Amino acid sequence: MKYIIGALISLCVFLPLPIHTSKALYASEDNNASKTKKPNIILLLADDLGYTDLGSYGSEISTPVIDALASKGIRFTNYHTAANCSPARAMLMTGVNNHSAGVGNIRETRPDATRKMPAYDGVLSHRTVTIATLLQDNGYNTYMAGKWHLGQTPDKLPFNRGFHRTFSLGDSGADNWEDRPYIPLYKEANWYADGKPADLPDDFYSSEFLVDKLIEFIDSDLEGGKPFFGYLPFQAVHIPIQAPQNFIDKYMGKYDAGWHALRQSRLKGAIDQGIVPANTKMNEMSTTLNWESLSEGERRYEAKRMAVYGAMVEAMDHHLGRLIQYLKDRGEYDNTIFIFTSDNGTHSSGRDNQQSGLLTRLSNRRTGYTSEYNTLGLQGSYNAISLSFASASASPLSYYKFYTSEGGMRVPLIISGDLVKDKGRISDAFSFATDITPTILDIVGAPRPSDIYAGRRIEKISGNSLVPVLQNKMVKVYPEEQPVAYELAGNSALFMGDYKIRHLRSPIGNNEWQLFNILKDPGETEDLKTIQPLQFQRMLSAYELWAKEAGVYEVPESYGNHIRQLLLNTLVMNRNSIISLILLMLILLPFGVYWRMKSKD
Ligand SMILES: O=[N+]([O-])c1ccc(OS(=O)(=O)O)cc1
Repeated sequence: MKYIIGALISLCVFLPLPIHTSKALYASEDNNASKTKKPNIILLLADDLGYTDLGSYGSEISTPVIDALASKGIRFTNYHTAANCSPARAMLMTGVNNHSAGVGNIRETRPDATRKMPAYDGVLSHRTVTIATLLQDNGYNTYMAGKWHLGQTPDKLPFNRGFHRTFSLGDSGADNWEDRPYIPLYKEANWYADGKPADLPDDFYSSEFLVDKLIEFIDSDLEGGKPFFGYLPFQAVHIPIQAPQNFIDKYMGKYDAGWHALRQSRLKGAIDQGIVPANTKMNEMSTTLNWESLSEGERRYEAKRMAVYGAMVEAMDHHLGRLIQYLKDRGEYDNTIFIFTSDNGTHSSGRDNQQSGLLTRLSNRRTGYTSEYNTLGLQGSYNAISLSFASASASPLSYYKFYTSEGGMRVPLIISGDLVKDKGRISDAFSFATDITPTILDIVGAPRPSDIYAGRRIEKISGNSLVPVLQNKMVKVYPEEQPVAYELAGNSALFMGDYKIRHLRSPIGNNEWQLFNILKDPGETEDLKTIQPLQFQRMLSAYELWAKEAGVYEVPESYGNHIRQLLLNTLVMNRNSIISLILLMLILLPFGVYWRMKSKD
């Protein structure tokens, strides 16, 4: 009897308590309804933004809005992502490693032999569940405006992957001024509004329009009283690099001293900001040309291409400022957590001396773009920065996008808002793109999904929550021994503790594995492979095990590089190109026959 009375008393005491398996960090101690509302989450994603392209990471580019987020939050200096676009987006959206999420490479550059492999589908697998779906199921309104690039069949569009309202781009990129494709691979720019093909307005400029759209979505539903998740993947600073004239004017003359000078000033800026150690060394980049060897006209041209790049970053920051002001005006700012990052390192397909580049001229002939100096960055102009300036944008890191050197994989990450303790802090904890989804779940107090979600078997989230670091309760996100591996088209990396092994294919790398202490040596200048052979072997074994489990495809020598593969895939995927090729062969045939006959005579 006494046990029954005891059990009844316990029930009376404990029943009124809410049962939290994972308590929302924002649930307030008192019963004030407005304070118990879960926080809004805004995930801001720049495209191809380099490690030191923000003022708060050492840049000369003016980014006061993002820097203000940093001063009210935390800057991660050792955050890594995929070296390429959709693999990074797959990890960000799901917390699952990109191979397990079906995006071992982007669809546009995957080798032919991988087309039927589940790890290389190139679109987001239904074996994953997105953070948007998880938030929707936890009482959030979910909105997205920007580049998706994770699939374009109806079931793969963001509208059917957890977002209530969307304005999304299906392709790898698009023009920033009008409704047109940016490379011959695409017949048109594939924009969708709430899952249906959509047109762009006449006064379109990408950063301005996408911010307006997100504001429109948030504004439409605020009365619903639900918290919201807003995903804003900008087109800035993806190719074609384009910006309004008034922003370009501010950067004219800023890059006249060339890429060597910029690389040095970014290193100094990063050291001054506390982003990298004071004794950080830099590599000589094998793809960086001697600035002095350029003619005056070439230098003038390269400097302007980079000026447009700076302008495009600042324009993004400016329009982001309008979103922040809107949230302040609506009284939502204080209850919003902002996450700002980039999908991968600086883009690197722009060739030096582009003005006279045959490929650019051929491509421009197909697309109707011009790359004239006077109109660079404006409507109708195709612009990209050179490999040499790309290295400077990632400075003091090595190389850029597509490569598993730090310049391809290490980018800014800022998390800002009320829950960050000791604001303005910098963390050098290693962190990875798969950490963003579990961090958001942790912030809102939602559990991680189990291996079956909505009746489907799903891949396990592999990332860790950054919340203990945000709260200044822990300094590391990963235990010393936990490996994090990555591969893209034969360029690979594995991180463990303060160390990284990387494999870079030639001609950028030497086709061999190397070992670096990336905490002390972010520039990857000293290969420790022979000095610490045990550490190296341990990491290499961990990589080999992971690669087997993840279904990594070993690319053959013939893969060449992503640009060659993009051209090949353009020919395969674009029927018009094939017809053009056949026509060209038919035209050349009589000349060939004539030449053969003549050489026989
Ligand atoms: O030059 N390429 O090979 C290339 C250019 C852009 C691009 O877009 S991405 O953002 O999807 O990586 C992909 C490949």
